[in-house]
Amino acid sequence: MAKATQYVSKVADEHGNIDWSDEENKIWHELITRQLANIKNTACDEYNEGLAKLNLPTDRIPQLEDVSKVLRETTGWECAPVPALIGFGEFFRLLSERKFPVATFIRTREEFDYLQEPDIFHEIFGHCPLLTNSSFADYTQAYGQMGLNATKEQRVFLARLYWFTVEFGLLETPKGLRVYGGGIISSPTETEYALTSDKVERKKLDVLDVLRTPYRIDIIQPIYYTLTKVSDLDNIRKYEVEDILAFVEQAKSLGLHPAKFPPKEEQIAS
Ligand SMILES: C[C@H](O)[C@H](O)[C@H]1CNc2nc(N)[nH]c(=O)c2N1
Ligand SMILES: N[C@@H](Cc1ccccc1)C(=O)O
Ligand SMILES: [Fe+2]
Repeated sequence: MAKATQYVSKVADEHGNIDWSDEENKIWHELITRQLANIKNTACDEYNEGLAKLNLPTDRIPQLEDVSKVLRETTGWECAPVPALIGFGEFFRLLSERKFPVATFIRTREEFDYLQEPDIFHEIFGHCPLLTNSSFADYTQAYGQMGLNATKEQRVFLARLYWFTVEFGLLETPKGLRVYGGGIISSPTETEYALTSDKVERKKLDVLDVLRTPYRIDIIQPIYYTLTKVSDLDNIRKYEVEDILAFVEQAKSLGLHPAKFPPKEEQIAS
């Protein structure tokens, strides 16, 4: 079962519009103002190019249709409103149809710097800019198709591939470490931590290695995997589904790497 959310998500009207309160719009304003300053030299060039195309409002939460319009024009993606974390089945199906799940609630001030589940700021500010990048967009759809063809058990392994690329991926670029993972970009705390902390491990991405690396969704990450540029994702996308599932079987027989965090069962949406 997906982690029970403590938030009450908003329902979109027939045009997909959501009536956000002044307080919710104010939280968006403060979050985006803060993060726009933070990501200047931390988010990768590909992300910043996408952010410019989206031209997100800073005074209010954008309506999903405003974001979908740009996504459709650039890579054929669109935003799909969802209440919060959704189950694997719906998640993979949406991605395979180039529909990105956008949770329709925003974090409270108490969780301003980091929250344990994806809110609308995470989904739109964190992920949507890179959905205008063709490598990232094609990879994310191929990932959805992989998941549709996987068993429940294989999906648990596949979740790690998403986690260490789309959610928490880093780039070792000629200009230094940069972020492309939406889970880092939407968190003021983790943006700083992922690039500067000497307590984290940063390893070159190897698919089999990633599939064996357990993670928790409710903590700052102890390990990040790196590529050199977003188009490196093409190399993963080029695997056939059966190749990736063969990696999953290999990971299963080799066993998981020891967890780098205190014991708590992995919170994977079912
Ligand atoms: C596969 C991925 O790591 C994760 O488990 C899924 C599950 N459900 C989700 N649901 C939402 N709304 N957003 C997400 O990013 C995810 N991620
Ligand atoms: N931790 C992210 C939100 C997030 C939670 C869980 C999974 C992915 C992203 C933030 O604070 O913005
Ligand atoms: Fe996310």
